Amino acid sequence: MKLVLLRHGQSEWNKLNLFTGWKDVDLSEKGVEEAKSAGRKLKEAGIEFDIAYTSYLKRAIKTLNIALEEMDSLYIETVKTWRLNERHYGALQGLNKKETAEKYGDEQVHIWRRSFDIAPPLMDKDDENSAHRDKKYRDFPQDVIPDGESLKLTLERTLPFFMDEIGPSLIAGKNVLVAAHGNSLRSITKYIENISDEEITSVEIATGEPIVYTLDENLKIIKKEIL
Ligand SMILES: CC(=O)Oc1ccccc1S(=O)(=O)Nc1cc2c(c(O)c1O)C(=O)c1ccccc1C2=O
Repeated sequence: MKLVLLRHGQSEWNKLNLFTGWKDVDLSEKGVEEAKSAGRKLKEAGIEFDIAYTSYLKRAIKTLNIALEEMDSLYIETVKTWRLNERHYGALQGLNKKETAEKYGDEQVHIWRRSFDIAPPLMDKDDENSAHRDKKYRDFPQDVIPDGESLKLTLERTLPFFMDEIGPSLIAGKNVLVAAHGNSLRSITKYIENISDEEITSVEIATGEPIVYTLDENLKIIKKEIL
């Protein structure tokens, strides 16, 4: 069966090089085009999906819907989960490179860039952008919803969803499409390709380029191709 990973196209804040995290920004024009192009590639590859998974963030949801529309597959079951959200960048959300370096110093930024288990400064729970004040997450236990995540924490809250939901769908023989974000897709990639904690920080998943895994019943890779 097929597992296809698709990182959402460029967002309005990617264009400005701002830390985005859980900020629910829209796709840019370019991002919409990337999603259409990904959908066309998947259609040409002739993959028929049985189920799709995405995050609670519109840049991933719209990427999925645009791609499914290109494949004339908008009818398939789609599951949305916060566990596929991008890494939460805490108080860095909305900052650009200059502001980050000014506020925290180049040295600190340098440490953060390569860290696996260091979280950014946390966002205040009463910040207007806090997930605790966002209706999307109102039904979740408030101690589960993050205010800032290390890469390790992101991987640790995404992987259980893969184990409990996506894996069983694959083992049931379904073709699965996951439209999500750089760090949440790293979690799946890390598991499927058995990548170490050190190496995963340098794995970059390109936007809008479907990664197609053909897996056996033990979720072992038979073939991997990037469309
Ligand atoms: C390419 C680029 O301009 O990245 C930005 C964007 C916004 C702020 C800082 C930068 S940067 O040039 O310092 N590079 C840059 C900076 C950072 C990161 C990163 O992956 C990165 O590429 C992180 O993962 C990261 C993770 C957690 C806290 C801080 C950072 C961080 O400060």
